[in-house]
Amino acid sequence: VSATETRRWTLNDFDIGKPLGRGKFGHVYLAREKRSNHIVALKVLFKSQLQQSQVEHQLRREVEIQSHLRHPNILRLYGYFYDQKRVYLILEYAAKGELYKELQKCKYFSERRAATYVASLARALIYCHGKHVIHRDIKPENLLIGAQGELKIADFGWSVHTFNRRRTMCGTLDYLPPEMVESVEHDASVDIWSLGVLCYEFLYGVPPFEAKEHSDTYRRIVQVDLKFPPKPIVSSHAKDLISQMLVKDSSQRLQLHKLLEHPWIVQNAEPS
Ligand SMILES: COc1ccc(C(=O)Nc2ccccc2)cc1NC(=O)CCSc1ncnc(N)c1Br
Repeated sequence: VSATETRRWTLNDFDIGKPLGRGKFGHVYLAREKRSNHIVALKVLFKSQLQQSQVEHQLRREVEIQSHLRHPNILRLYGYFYDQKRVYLILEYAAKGELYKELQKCKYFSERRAATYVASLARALIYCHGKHVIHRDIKPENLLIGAQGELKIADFGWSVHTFNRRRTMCGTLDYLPPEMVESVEHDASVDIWSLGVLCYEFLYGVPPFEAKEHSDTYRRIVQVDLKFPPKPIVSSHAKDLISQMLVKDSSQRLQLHKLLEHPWIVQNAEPS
């Protein structure tokens, strides 16, 4: 039976292969479930580290959320098991690896590729919001590419989890919307903001509010200091869409289902 069956897994059920993700994901290995020959990604988390950063309950909640999510653009979490010192997550393997590496290699994407990615992420987010799950941590580092070139949201950050990681791991703040930077109430529209930041980065190769110092990034975000460089040349439809998503007042941001009807998406995204 495939890895999706809910049974008690142990390490002996898997042949472990090469390391996959970089350190930031924790240790992730290619693995094959012996009975089904199913290829998976096995993520190893140290209980000591989880305890240190008090994220055990978040991990449990995440596993719970994941077990109800099924979408082609959301990486599956098939199951988990643990031993004395470690927790193991059995994950879907994304055959074409990490999106951010692809973005670094290409510098920026074509409008067709960017629109196709943005449309698939919008559909995944619409699906999640329909299940009252918000806050997919959709920066490039958490996106993977499946065997058919499709995007997969690969990490289930949610506010505290994501925030801790950003604060403690001093990762990028670029993706935080004003309401999070100003730590006020936020809702599903945070995902629309982040998708707008992602769309900009797909087309220009850098996030819109990037700055040397965190304090400058903060300021640029809360002021929505959005500028479109002259190069690379980007269509006005694309700029229009981004401008409708990166709006300070979260109630005024373009709704996700409206995004799918935007001319730039309609004219550039590959049909799903
Ligand atoms: C559904 O995907 C996840 C779900 C949950 C968590 C997670 O750690 N949650 C978590 C950990 C600690 C505390 C609270 C939550 C992580 C992932 N995903 C990942 O870590 C991605 C691993 S890298 C990779 N994976 C597949 N194919 C590849 N080619 C690569 Br490279």
